[in-house]
Amino acid sequence: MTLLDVSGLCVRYGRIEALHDVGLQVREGEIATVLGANGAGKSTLLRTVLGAVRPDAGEITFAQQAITTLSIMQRVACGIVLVPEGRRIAISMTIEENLLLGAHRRSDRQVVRMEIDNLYDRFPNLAARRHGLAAGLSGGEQQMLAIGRAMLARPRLLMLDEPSLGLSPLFVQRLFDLIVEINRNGTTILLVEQNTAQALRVATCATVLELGRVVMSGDAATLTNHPYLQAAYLGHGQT
Ligand SMILES: Nc1ncnc2c1ncn2[C@@H]1O[C@H](COP(=O)(O)OP(=O)(O)OP(=O)(O)O)[C@@H](O)[C@H]1O
Repeated sequence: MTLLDVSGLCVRYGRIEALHDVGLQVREGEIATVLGANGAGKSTLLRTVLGAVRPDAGEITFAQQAITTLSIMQRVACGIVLVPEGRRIAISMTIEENLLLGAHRRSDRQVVRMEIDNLYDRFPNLAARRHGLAAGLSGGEQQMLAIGRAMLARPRLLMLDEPSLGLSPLFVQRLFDLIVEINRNGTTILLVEQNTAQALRVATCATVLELGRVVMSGDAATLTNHPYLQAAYLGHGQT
Protein backbone atom coordinates (compact mmCIF):
# COMPACT_ATOMS: atom_id res chain seq x y z
CA MET A 1 0.00 0.00 0.00
CA THR A 2 1.19 3.53 -0.72
CA LEU A 3 1.60 5.28 2.64
CA LEU A 4 2.80 8.66 1.41
CA ASP A 5 1.88 10.06 -1.97
CA VAL A 6 3.25 13.44 -3.03
CA SER A 7 2.32 14.82 -6.43
CA GLY A 8 2.92 18.01 -8.37
CA LEU A 9 4.58 19.69 -5.41
CA CYS A 10 5.84 23.24 -6.01
CA VAL A 11 7.39 25.37 -3.27
CA ARG A 12 8.73 28.88 -3.67
CA TYR A 13 10.68 30.99 -1.21
CA GLY A 14 10.13 34.41 -2.74
CA ARG A 15 11.84 34.23 -6.10
CA ILE A 16 13.58 30.92 -5.39
CA GLU A 17 11.74 27.87 -6.65
CA ALA A 18 12.87 25.22 -4.17
CA LEU A 19 10.63 22.43 -5.54
CA HIS A 20 9.15 22.12 -9.01
CA ASP A 21 6.46 19.53 -9.80
CA VAL A 22 7.92 16.99 -7.40
CA GLY A 23 6.28 13.59 -7.08
CA LEU A 24 7.17 10.83 -4.65
CA GLN A 25 5.52 7.65 -3.40
CA VAL A 26 6.53 5.75 -0.30
CA ARG A 27 5.03 2.31 0.24
CA GLU A 28 4.18 1.13 3.71
CA GLY A 29 7.05 -0.84 5.27
CA GLU A 30 9.87 0.36 3.03
CA ILE A 31 12.87 2.65 3.36
CA ALA A 32 12.68 5.33 0.69
CA THR A 33 15.58 7.69 0.18
CA VAL A 34 15.82 11.15 -1.36
CA LEU A 35 19.26 12.00 -2.69
CA GLY A 36 20.74 15.19 -4.02
CA ALA A 37 23.39 17.84 -3.52
CA ASN A 38 23.21 20.85 -1.21
CA GLY A 39 20.28 23.06 -2.08
CA ALA A 40 18.50 20.43 -4.20
CA GLY A 41 15.34 20.88 -2.13
CA LYS A 42 15.52 17.75 0.05
CA SER A 43 14.88 19.48 3.38
CA THR A 44 12.12 21.55 1.81
CA LEU A 45 10.42 18.35 0.67
CA LEU A 46 10.48 16.84 4.18
CA ARG A 47 9.37 20.10 5.79
CA THR A 48 6.47 20.33 3.34
CA VAL A 49 5.37 16.76 4.12
CA LEU A 50 5.49 17.66 7.83
CA GLY A 51 3.46 20.82 7.23
CA ALA A 52 6.14 23.33 8.24
CA VAL A 53 6.23 24.70 4.69
CA ARG A 54 3.07 25.44 2.69
CA PRO A 55 3.30 24.38 -0.95
CA ASP A 56 2.27 26.70 -3.78
CA ALA A 57 0.88 23.71 -5.66
CA GLY A 58 0.56 19.97 -5.23
CA GLU A 59 -1.13 17.34 -3.15
CA ILE A 60 0.06 15.24 -0.24
CA THR A 61 -1.82 12.10 0.74
CA PHE A 62 -0.96 10.01 3.78
CA ALA A 63 -2.61 6.64 4.38
CA GLN A 64 -5.24 7.53 1.80
CA GLN A 65 -6.08 10.80 3.56
CA ALA A 66 -5.47 14.20 1.95
CA ILE A 67 -3.22 16.07 4.41
CA THR A 68 -2.12 19.05 2.28
CA THR A 69 -4.08 21.53 4.39
CA LEU A 70 -3.53 19.92 7.80
CA SER A 71 -1.41 21.57 10.51
CA ILE A 72 1.87 20.08 11.75
CA MET A 73 0.14 18.84 14.92
CA GLN A 74 -2.57 17.12 12.91
CA ARG A 75 0.04 15.46 10.73
CA VAL A 76 2.01 14.33 13.78
CA ALA A 77 -1.24 12.85 15.11
CA CYS A 78 -1.53 10.94 11.80
CA GLY A 79 1.89 9.41 12.53
CA ILE A 80 4.32 11.61 10.62
CA VAL A 81 7.49 12.54 12.53
CA LEU A 82 10.58 14.42 11.32
CA VAL A 83 14.07 14.31 12.83
CA PRO A 84 15.42 17.54 11.33
CA GLU A 85 18.95 18.15 10.17
CA GLY A 86 21.16 19.14 13.08
CA ARG A 87 19.27 16.84 15.47
CA ARG A 88 17.46 19.57 17.44
CA ILE A 89 17.37 17.74 20.73
CA ALA A 90 16.73 19.86 23.82
CA ILE A 91 20.32 20.31 24.97
CA SER A 92 19.38 22.01 28.25
CA MET A 93 17.25 19.02 29.23
CA THR A 94 18.49 15.65 30.46
CA ILE A 95 18.61 12.60 28.23
CA GLU A 96 15.70 11.07 30.12
CA GLU A 97 13.64 14.27 29.80
CA ASN A 98 14.31 14.36 26.06
CA LEU A 99 13.03 10.81 25.69
CA LEU A 100 9.94 11.46 27.81
CA LEU A 101 9.25 14.50 25.63
CA GLY A 102 9.04 12.19 22.61
CA ALA A 103 6.37 10.17 24.40
CA HIS A 104 4.35 13.09 25.76
CA ARG A 105 1.26 12.23 23.72
CA ARG A 106 1.13 8.66 25.01
CA SER A 107 -0.71 7.40 28.05
CA ASP A 108 0.76 3.86 28.16
CA ARG A 109 3.46 4.87 30.63
CA GLN A 110 4.61 1.31 31.40
CA VAL A 111 5.21 0.52 27.74
CA VAL A 112 7.00 3.85 27.33
CA ARG A 113 9.24 2.93 30.29
CA MET A 114 10.02 -0.40 28.67
CA GLU A 115 10.86 1.23 25.34
CA ILE A 116 13.15 3.76 27.03
CA ASP A 117 14.88 0.94 28.93
CA ASN A 118 15.34 -0.98 25.66
CA LEU A 119 16.96 2.10 24.16
CA TYR A 120 19.26 2.38 27.16
CA ASP A 121 20.21 -1.30 26.75
CA ARG A 122 21.16 -0.59 23.18
CA PHE A 123 23.07 2.62 23.96
CA PRO A 124 24.77 2.18 27.35
CA ASN A 125 26.35 5.64 27.06
CA LEU A 126 22.88 7.17 27.08
CA ALA A 127 21.91 4.98 30.05
CA ALA A 128 24.97 5.94 32.09
CA ARG A 129 24.25 9.61 31.60
CA ARG A 130 20.45 9.54 31.61
CA HIS A 131 20.21 12.30 34.22
CA GLY A 132 22.96 14.39 32.62
CA LEU A 133 22.30 17.19 30.17
CA ALA A 134 21.95 16.14 26.55
CA ALA A 135 24.44 18.90 25.70
CA GLY A 136 27.20 16.66 27.08
CA LEU A 137 26.67 13.98 24.44
CA SER A 138 28.81 13.56 21.34
CA GLY A 139 27.28 14.35 17.95
CA GLY A 140 26.67 10.67 17.25
CA GLU A 141 25.02 10.09 20.61
CA GLN A 142 22.83 13.17 20.12
CA GLN A 143 21.67 11.75 16.79
CA MET A 144 20.80 8.40 18.40
CA LEU A 145 18.91 10.31 21.12
CA ALA A 146 17.05 12.36 18.51
CA ILE A 147 15.98 9.20 16.67
CA GLY A 148 15.12 7.41 19.93
CA ARG A 149 12.99 10.35 20.97
CA ALA A 150 11.23 10.39 17.60
CA MET A 151 10.51 6.65 17.87
CA LEU A 152 8.86 7.13 21.25
CA ALA A 153 6.16 9.07 19.40
CA ARG A 154 5.40 5.75 17.62
CA PRO A 155 5.52 7.21 14.09
CA ARG A 156 4.03 5.45 11.12
CA LEU A 157 6.42 7.40 8.89
CA LEU A 158 9.80 8.43 10.29
CA MET A 159 11.50 11.13 8.21
CA LEU A 160 15.22 11.60 8.77
CA ASP A 161 17.01 14.66 7.36
CA GLU A 162 20.68 13.90 6.76
CA PRO A 163 21.15 11.92 9.96
CA SER A 164 24.72 10.90 9.10
CA LEU A 165 25.96 14.47 8.64
CA GLY A 166 29.09 15.11 10.69
CA LEU A 167 29.19 11.68 12.34
CA SER A 168 32.32 9.57 12.74
CA PRO A 169 32.48 6.43 10.53
CA LEU A 170 31.70 4.24 13.55
CA PHE A 171 28.53 6.18 14.30
CA VAL A 172 27.55 6.27 10.63
CA GLN A 173 27.58 2.47 10.69
CA ARG A 174 25.62 2.29 13.94
CA LEU A 175 23.15 4.83 12.60
CA PHE A 176 22.42 2.87 9.43
CA ASP A 177 22.14 -0.35 11.46
CA LEU A 178 19.58 1.43 13.67
CA ILE A 179 17.64 2.68 10.64
CA VAL A 180 17.42 -0.87 9.26
CA GLU A 181 16.35 -2.24 12.65
CA ILE A 182 13.64 0.41 13.10
CA ASN A 183 12.34 -0.42 9.63
CA ARG A 184 12.37 -4.19 10.31
CA ASN A 185 10.29 -3.51 13.39
CA GLY A 186 7.61 -2.05 11.16
CA THR A 187 8.22 1.68 10.72
CA THR A 188 8.27 3.17 7.22
CA ILE A 189 11.23 5.49 6.68
CA LEU A 190 11.85 8.44 4.39
CA LEU A 191 15.56 9.14 4.50
CA VAL A 192 17.24 12.23 3.08
CA GLU A 193 20.96 11.69 2.69
CA GLN A 194 24.09 12.96 1.05
CA ASN A 195 25.78 9.69 1.93
CA THR A 196 24.49 8.19 -1.30
CA ALA A 197 26.23 4.83 -1.07
CA GLN A 198 24.98 4.03 2.43
CA ALA A 199 21.48 5.32 1.71
CA LEU A 200 21.17 3.17 -1.43
CA ARG A 201 22.46 0.17 0.52
CA VAL A 202 19.57 0.30 3.02
CA ALA A 203 16.79 1.74 0.86
CA THR A 204 14.31 -0.06 -1.35
CA CYS A 205 13.65 2.93 -3.60
CA ALA A 206 15.26 6.27 -4.29
CA THR A 207 14.45 9.66 -5.74
CA VAL A 208 17.17 12.01 -6.95
CA LEU A 209 16.53 15.74 -6.76
CA GLU A 210 18.51 18.36 -8.60
CA LEU A 211 17.66 22.04 -8.28
CA GLY A 212 14.19 21.22 -7.02
CA ARG A 213 13.31 18.72 -9.75
CA VAL A 214 13.14 14.94 -9.74
CA VAL A 215 15.77 13.79 -12.22
CA MET A 216 15.59 10.10 -11.44
CA SER A 217 13.58 7.67 -9.37
CA GLY A 218 13.24 3.94 -9.09
CA ASP A 219 14.26 0.97 -7.06
CA ALA A 220 17.52 1.39 -5.20
CA ALA A 221 19.32 -1.60 -6.72
CA THR A 222 18.70 -0.36 -10.26
CA LEU A 223 19.71 3.21 -9.43
CA THR A 224 22.91 2.03 -7.70
CA ASN A 225 24.08 0.62 -11.03
CA HIS A 226 22.93 3.55 -13.14
CA PRO A 227 25.90 5.21 -14.90
CA TYR A 228 24.67 8.74 -14.15
CA LEU A 229 24.26 8.08 -10.45
CA GLN A 230 27.58 6.25 -10.35
CA ALA A 231 29.33 9.19 -11.96
CA ALA A 232 27.57 12.05 -10.22
CA TYR A 233 26.92 10.67 -6.74
CA LEU A 234 28.96 7.55 -6.14
CA GLY A 235 32.29 8.84 -7.39
CA HIS A 236 32.82 6.01 -9.84
CA GLY A 237 32.94 8.06 -13.00
CA GLN A 238 35.00 10.79 -14.55
CA THR A 239 35.05 14.11 -12.76
N1 LIG B 1 13.60 29.47 4.47
C1 LIG B 1 14.13 29.69 3.26
N2 LIG B 1 14.08 30.90 2.67
C2 LIG B 1 14.59 31.11 1.44
N3 LIG B 1 15.21 30.18 0.70
C3 LIG B 1 15.31 28.94 1.23
C4 LIG B 1 14.79 28.62 2.55
N4 LIG B 1 15.04 27.31 2.80
C5 LIG B 1 15.69 26.84 1.71
N5 LIG B 1 15.84 27.80 0.78
C6 LIG B 1 16.45 27.65 -0.56
O1 LIG B 1 15.70 26.63 -1.23
C7 LIG B 1 16.58 25.78 -1.94
C8 LIG B 1 16.43 24.34 -1.44
O2 LIG B 1 16.92 24.27 -0.10
P1 LIG B 1 16.83 22.96 0.80
O3 LIG B 1 17.38 23.28 2.14
O4 LIG B 1 15.48 22.39 0.72
O5 LIG B 1 17.83 21.99 0.03
P2 LIG B 1 18.58 20.69 0.55
O6 LIG B 1 18.63 19.77 -0.60
O7 LIG B 1 17.95 20.19 1.78
O8 LIG B 1 20.02 21.23 0.85
P3 LIG B 1 20.89 21.06 2.19
O9 LIG B 1 21.46 19.72 2.10
O10 LIG B 1 21.90 22.16 2.04
O11 LIG B 1 19.94 21.29 3.35
C9 LIG B 1 17.98 26.35 -1.77
O12 LIG B 1 18.24 27.19 -2.86
C10 LIG B 1 17.87 27.13 -0.49
O13 LIG B 1 18.79 28.20 -0.48
